[in-house]
Amino acid sequence: MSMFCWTRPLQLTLALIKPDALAHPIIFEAVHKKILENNFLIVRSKELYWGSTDSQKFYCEHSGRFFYQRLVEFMSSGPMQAYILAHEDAVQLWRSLMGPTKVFRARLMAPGTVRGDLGLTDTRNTTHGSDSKESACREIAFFFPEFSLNYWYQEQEILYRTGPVYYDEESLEHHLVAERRK
Ligand SMILES: Nc1nc2c(ncn2[C@@H]2O[C@H](COP(=O)(O)OP(=O)(O)OP(=O)(O)O)[C@@H](O)[C@H]2O)c(=O)[nH]1
Ligand SMILES: Nc1ncnc2c1ncn2[C@@H]1O[C@H](COP(=O)(O)OP(=O)(O)O)[C@@H](O)[C@H]1O
Ligand SMILES: [Mg+2]
Repeated sequence: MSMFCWTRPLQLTLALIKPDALAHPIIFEAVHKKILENNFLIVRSKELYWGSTDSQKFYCEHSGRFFYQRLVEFMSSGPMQAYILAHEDAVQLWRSLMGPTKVFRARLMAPGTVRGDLGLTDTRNTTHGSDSKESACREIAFFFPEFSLNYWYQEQEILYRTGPVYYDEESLEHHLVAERRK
């Protein structure tokens, strides 16, 4: 059972472990461990595959950029792990743990970050994280259409914040002790 001492309301963000990492279980485990070590609560976790249409839709803001085609192909090249993560500063903390977008810069300027340590190239940079609260709402709905943000913030946030919660190795998620299947 995990006890956290949160002093402020929890914020949600959408995180991905990209196909380059899932192709190597050791890398996937290293990133997943980093999420747990930094006291994120894993509210949802699932493995999924994208088709190129999903990729194009999600990254439409980058269409026309020189790397767009390789990004679309890469992101639909294999399984990914998608998470809804909760923390007091979920968006900003996950962004800082990931490091700069471009791996070559991350290696030089941000060793110890996920992308600096584990990224392969600027496109194959191991992880994604929402870049704002607004992006997090949009991206959570994209990956978890059944998840109700309003319901979670109104009814569940206080329960996850005050706990107790436990980490379920099978689902790779944190659950409320009170809701543990009898
Ligand atoms: N501005 C600009 N940068 C480019 C272009 N092509 C590649 N780069 C950058 O040059 C670096 C290496 O690019 P590439 O060698 O094409 O990428 P890669 O190493 O094959 O890896 P991927 O990005 O996964 O394809 C990366 O930082 C890219 O962002 C381009 O046409 N314009
Ligand atoms: N200069 C680049 N060269 C190659 N791939 C890039 C480049 N810039 C961005 N990408 C790819 O597009 C994804 C989305 O870009 P962006 O939203 O700017 O970064 P971030 O993922 O850090 O929010 C990046 O994670 C990376 O996979
Ligand atoms: Mg982005």
